Amino acid sequence: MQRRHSATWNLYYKRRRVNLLSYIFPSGRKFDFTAIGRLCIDLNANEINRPMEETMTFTKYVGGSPANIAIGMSRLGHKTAFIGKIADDQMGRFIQGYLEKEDIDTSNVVTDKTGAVTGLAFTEIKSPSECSILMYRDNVADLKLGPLEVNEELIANSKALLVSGTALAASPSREAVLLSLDYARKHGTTVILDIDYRPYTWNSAEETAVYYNLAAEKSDIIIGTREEFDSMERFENNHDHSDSFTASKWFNYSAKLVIIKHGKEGSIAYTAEGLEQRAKSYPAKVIKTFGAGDSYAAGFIHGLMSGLTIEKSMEFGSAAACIVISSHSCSDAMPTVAQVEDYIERCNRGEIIAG
Ligand SMILES: Nc1ncnc2c1ncn2[C@@H]1O[C@H](COP(=O)(O)OP(=O)(O)O)[C@@H](O)[C@H]1O
Ligand SMILES: O=C(O)C[C@@H](O)[C@H](O)C(=O)COP(=O)(O)O
Repeated sequence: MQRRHSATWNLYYKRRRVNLLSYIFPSGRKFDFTAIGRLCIDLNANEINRPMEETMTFTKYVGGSPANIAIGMSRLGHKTAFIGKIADDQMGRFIQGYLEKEDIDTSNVVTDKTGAVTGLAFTEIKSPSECSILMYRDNVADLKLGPLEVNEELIANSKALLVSGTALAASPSREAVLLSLDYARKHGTTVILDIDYRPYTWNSAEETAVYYNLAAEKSDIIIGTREEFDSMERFENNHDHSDSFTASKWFNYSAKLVIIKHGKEGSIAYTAEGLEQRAKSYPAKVIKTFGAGDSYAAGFIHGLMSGLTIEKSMEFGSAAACIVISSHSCSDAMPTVAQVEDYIERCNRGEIIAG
């Protein structure tokens, strides 16, 4: 299979001729980061350490993995925009208002006119390590985003486009995402695929694997948990669930960087040039585990965009994840640079003990 790298990448590589220790994004763009995918509501259990059946009250937050990541990126100081669709109701307006308050450009956030509703995620916090999510995803507005509603100019004006894999689960959002990938490639915008596998909206394991593979082929950076990569490997023979096997496939396409997350065990990055980098997780006083992946992604991408090495970017992502899992919400708890740096320093001084 032939290797295809973007013009920006080839130029960078020719200039620097260094081991791939960092990643470069196109310069001179209005936006650092644009995300495409769902804008939803999280309803996080107030009474923690009990099952959903016994939970009586919840707190409302903006949610949806790509929304959380976009909020994280904006808090970390990046000029951020969002491409998505919201319901024409109070929840939709709450989401739009929150994004605007967080300084996220919503010019490509479209309001549905078909009576679709806002997706809800009720979270159950049985214990710090036993968390689950009950999703209400019937007739949701986010999956109604159509290809003609995606603004090519916004993608052309962004350094990076983050695609949430869940947006591939149904049409017309699936076509909107595939088109956004084509726009990104056309304009040399770095594509980051967060696999973000949520089984609820998919019809079958085969459908999931086919569409994830299609998107991953066009992505420069692919991020997912071991289990999420497993869901893409339905037609492969990776019986040992080998991370290096997983990563190596994507270097035959567009990928330069593949990150495989292993929860508390940390994460591992592979580069097209053969670098393998492991990152341990930091200690945390965990309230709930969801939100770890989204904050890790924001922290990691921030690191790359700030010129940190892959190793340092992973550390930054891991510390950002700790801050979010030690908090009640995901979006609202996304940290600033100062908060992450302070967390790393406190860990290094031994002031934070896991619990
Ligand atoms: N219990 C934990 N303690 C400390 N860090 C954690 C914990 N769980 C996750 N993390 C951090 O968050 C990152 C992403 O978490 P992970 O659970 O793999 O992703 P996701 O939330 O997408 O399933 C990990 O690589 C790790 O750095
Ligand atoms: O993605 C959703 O729709 C729900 C999220 O807002 C939720 O808080 C969550 O599950 C976070 O996901 P994670 O970071 O992959 O743990």
